[in-house]
Amino acid sequence: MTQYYYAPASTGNFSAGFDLLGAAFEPVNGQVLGDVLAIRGECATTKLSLSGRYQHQLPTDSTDNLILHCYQLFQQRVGKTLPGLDLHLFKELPVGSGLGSSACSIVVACFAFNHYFAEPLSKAELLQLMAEAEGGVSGSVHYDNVAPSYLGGLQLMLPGSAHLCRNLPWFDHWQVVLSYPGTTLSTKAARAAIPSQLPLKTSIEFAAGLSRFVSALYCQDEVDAIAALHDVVAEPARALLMPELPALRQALTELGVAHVGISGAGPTVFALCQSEQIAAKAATYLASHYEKNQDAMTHICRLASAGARAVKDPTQCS
Ligand SMILES: Nc1ncnc2c1ncn2[C@@H]1O[C@H](COP(=O)(O)OP(=O)(O)OP(=O)(O)O)[C@@H](O)[C@H]1O
Ligand SMILES: N[C@@H](CCO)C(=O)O
Repeated sequence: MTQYYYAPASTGNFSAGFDLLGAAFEPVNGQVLGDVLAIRGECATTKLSLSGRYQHQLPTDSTDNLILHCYQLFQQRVGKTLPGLDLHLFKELPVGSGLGSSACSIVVACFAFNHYFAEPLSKAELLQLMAEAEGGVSGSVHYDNVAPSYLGGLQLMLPGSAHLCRNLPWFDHWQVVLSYPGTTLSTKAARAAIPSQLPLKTSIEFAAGLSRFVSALYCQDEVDAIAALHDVVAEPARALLMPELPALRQALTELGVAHVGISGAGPTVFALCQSEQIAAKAATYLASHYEKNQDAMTHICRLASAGARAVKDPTQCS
């Protein structure tokens, strides 16, 4: 019997936490915004077929697909040669979008293999495997897409701690509009734009902003949490890659949006809204001013508190 697995889209950085904060999101209208992997059964040689809105953005040769790469990594990590699998990927996240597309495929694949083979890897081992696979694509290991896509929620990375990451509090009424213009930005290229060293002043501003945001979440101080959302690391360095951001921010702020930031490495932007009404206005604005082609999309989302999981049907994941 076919088994289906799903992992949600994610927004890395969430402005205040370059490489250290990431959130999983799902559309409030129940649409699927993430990848679904089907394991259709076992066969002599592992094979992968593709469908989904964004399958045309994937490498045409499926041996270059991260799903198959992850199966090799998974077998190496468990130390066994496993049976061939008949796999099908429903690719519903655009590639190079800032929505954690490669991370989403990596997460759904690693989660599915571990579940299918009766969990030979622990949660922490699986998360490390996912991060290493993501590092192979983006040029350096960062957990801020794989952790939320795997575990759900808003995750704070804890480098050096055995915990790896922790789920943070959130504000239940917050909605986030994600708008992808339909154009691509390579994560590797967007990471190359970030300076390798930060001045002391910027380092202190970064630490202050992230600490202020996290403490405001724990105290449920909404005003302070929103005020802390400043990206002092990635946004200044990526300004040339995201030239429309200042005008979008101004217009959306006038509509009542609490904060506008770059989702991951861009070009998707996220608009943090304190009510459904403002989110609806922001989505209408972004759909007409930021979408550029047929691949573009804009979704009103809530935090996806659950991450990767087995699902009954590839069209019903929320
Ligand atoms: N299943 C897959 N999903 C996404 N990308 C894949 C997949 N298989 C192979 N790739 C390749 O991995 C690379 C992903 O590039 P990149 O890291 O820039 O995108 P991304 O992870 O989608 O970005 P973002 O995290 O900003 O959404 C592309 O070269 C793409 O062709
Ligand atoms: N933290 C990563 C996320 C990539 O989606 C970056 O900004 O490069």
